Amino acid sequence: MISYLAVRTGPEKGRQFPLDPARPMHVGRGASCEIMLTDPVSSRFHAVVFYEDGNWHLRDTSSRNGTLVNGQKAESARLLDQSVITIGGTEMQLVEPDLDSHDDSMNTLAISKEMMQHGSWRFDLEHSENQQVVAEHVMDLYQLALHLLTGEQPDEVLITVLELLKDRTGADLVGLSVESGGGRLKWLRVVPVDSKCTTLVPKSMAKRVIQGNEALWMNDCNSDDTSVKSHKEWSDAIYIPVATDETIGVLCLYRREPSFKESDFDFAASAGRLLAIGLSRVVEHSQLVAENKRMASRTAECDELIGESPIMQRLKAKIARVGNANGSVLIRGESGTGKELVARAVHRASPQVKRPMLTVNCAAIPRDLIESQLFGHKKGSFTGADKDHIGWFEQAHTGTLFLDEIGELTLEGQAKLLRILEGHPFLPVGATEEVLVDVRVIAATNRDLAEFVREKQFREDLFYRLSVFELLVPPLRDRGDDLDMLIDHFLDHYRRENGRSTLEISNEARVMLREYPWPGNVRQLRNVIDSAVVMADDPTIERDDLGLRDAGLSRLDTLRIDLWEERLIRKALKRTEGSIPEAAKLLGISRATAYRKISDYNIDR
Ligand SMILES: Nc1ncnc2c1ncn2[C@@H]1O[C@H](COP(=O)(O)OP(=O)(O)OP(=O)(O)O)[C@@H](O)[C@H]1O
Repeated sequence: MISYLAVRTGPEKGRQFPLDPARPMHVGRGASCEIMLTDPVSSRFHAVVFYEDGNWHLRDTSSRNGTLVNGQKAESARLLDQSVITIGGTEMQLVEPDLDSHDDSMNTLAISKEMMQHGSWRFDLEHSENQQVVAEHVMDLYQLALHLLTGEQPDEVLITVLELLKDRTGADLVGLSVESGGGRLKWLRVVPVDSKCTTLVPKSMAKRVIQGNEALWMNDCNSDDTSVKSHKEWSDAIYIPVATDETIGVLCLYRREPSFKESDFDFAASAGRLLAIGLSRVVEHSQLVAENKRMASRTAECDELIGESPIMQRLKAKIARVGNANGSVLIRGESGTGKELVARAVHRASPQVKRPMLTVNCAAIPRDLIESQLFGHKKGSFTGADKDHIGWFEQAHTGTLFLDEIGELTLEGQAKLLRILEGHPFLPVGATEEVLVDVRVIAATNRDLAEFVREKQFREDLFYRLSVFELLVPPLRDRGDDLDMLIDHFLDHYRRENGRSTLEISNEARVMLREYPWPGNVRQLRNVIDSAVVMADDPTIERDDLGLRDAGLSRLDTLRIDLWEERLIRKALKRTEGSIPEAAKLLGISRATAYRKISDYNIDR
């Protein structure tokens, strides 16, 4: 077993100094010190660490600035596992690997967590048994890195690494084990692929490699006590953690005959680090590709502007013309009519189609943040600006920016927007350098911007500039047969989404949908059908499933019967100019009942 001093802080942070029990190890700045520090507080010969009576000890060799052991000044001290030696700004920790008893007989070399994380261990060219081998390994790692950058499938990446390791280190078996619960590991892949691998990574090793993020090389070929060998089959074993933010597994290399070389160990540690990065990249990449495909098909489906009514045909023709032209576009229409969909259609018809379209809802951003969100800000330019923000205009450079609810833009924001539309550069909040962008602006509003201009809430020059191309999206009630088309479109969509492909809509329900005034336009229709598909019993959607009140009563402010009764009696009296017998007839009640209710409700005739 090899104990070592792991440097936790100071100029040598991340290094490890193996301790040799057979000789005293000198610590200091002197070139002949086995543990050579560059810490300026350290003396040339500062202290000595030595092994005696089964323990490690430290003796300060009359250093100028003294030595601390576990925070206490010490002339001499016995060192236990994890004891911390402090010399100036350098802290070193004694690591006596807590291997299982059977591992105690092995020769173990370790690369610590810090070194694995920072990749700061290096090929020791000076002491390398063969510099050419090292150079070949570096070339191999370079090729491997290129391969990992282009690999598409996790398995392909893994097999490449395992085979390369087997080939270059002369290992008889190389594999990746992953955690299978309870601290156990199971094989994910081994090469040679057809080998029957019965070897298990000892639990204590797994713990050290995974939790401690240490790379270990166990060489038990010289062990006298064969009964304590961990894997009787193998002479040498190398365990490398494969981890990025979280541990993926343990890379294992085994040899039947002695022995791996030090450069093999270094090579395996480097390859393990590359494998970790390569695997997480390829897994993330394949998830993104799948997600992107899913979203693209969804967006294409949702982006379709349904409607063939004459009014929609004229709109579509206009979109095609406006898309091709240069200049900003103003889209007007009631809420839920599909203004954003129209904006996307304009973008698709424009030369910027290959660039993204960014959407900003000006009403959703607090008024005092709109300017900085749109045009960007510098860190510290106002309270809460804790980092630089690249504004939406810069982010949309060479593409399209869709500004929904443009009427909500502050006057300062409007002034900046006008400058941009006129081709001038603008100044992000708190910046000293102006920014010039090339962005096509599509704005939308459901407000009467002309009215805003009259009320001086919206700049007239900006209004004219924006409305060079104006697209008016009609309300659903003016779209005639489009309603049926939209009903079928949404029905189809939500049936599929909810796996209710046989669900139909009754004639009565369809008539109710046709007669409804749709104040919330297409968005409201979509929502009604979405919930009806979920709520309806098989096999048809009925009127009650639509959750709509009768069209004429859609503006009911209360459902209390007594209040409605009173209102109806008043209405009847108004129509009959105060005649109770005639009002009773209209209401379908007896005269006596009418008199009683008029008195109950205290109605003046
Ligand atoms: N012609 C249409 N064909 C298909 N779906 C439509 C159509 N018009 C609107 N929709 C759908 O209706 C919903 C509302 O559309 P959108 O958000 O574009 O409306 P909007 O006018 O921008 O609303 P707001 O004024 O509230 O921002 C979306 O789900 C959209 O897909």
